[in-house]
Amino acid sequence: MEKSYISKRLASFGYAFNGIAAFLRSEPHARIHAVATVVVIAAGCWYRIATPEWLWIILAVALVWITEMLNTVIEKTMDHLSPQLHPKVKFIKDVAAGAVLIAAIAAIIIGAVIFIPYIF
Ligand SMILES: Nc1ncnc2c1ncn2[C@@H]1O[C@H](COP(=O)(O)OP(=O)(O)OP(=O)(O)O)[C@@H](O)[C@H]1O
Repeated sequence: MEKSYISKRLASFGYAFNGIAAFLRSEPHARIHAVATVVVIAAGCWYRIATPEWLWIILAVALVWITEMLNTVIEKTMDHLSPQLHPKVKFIKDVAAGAVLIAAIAAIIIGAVIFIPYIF
């Protein structure tokens, strides 16, 4: 009983990692985020940013990945359920894209506030 619970949880982790891998394989945006994430982590190491600054960077990076992944899920769901043009689909997709834009703007501001003092 206990073992089967643990193996089910491990399988769920596997599905989640599969989801991240599928997202990276299928979405060009995901690869851009991956490169940006590596660059930000490299810059953080290079400038030896402080622990609270790392926490803000982790939050900003996670926010962008999460919103982009949920936006992709919403886009794919709508394309599957309603492939034809519909004003409600446009509303749903545009609101989801707006969420990504808000996350990206917040991440840029956080990155600028942290790195500009180190750079200059
Ligand atoms: N089925 C649909 N019905 C109505 N409007 C749609 C539909 N599919 C997409 N649109 C709208 O058309 C515009 C472009 O959609 P598209 O999916 O190409 O956006 P995109 O963000 O450029 O896509 P991607 O993330 O794949 O690059 C958006 O305003 C979107 O809301």
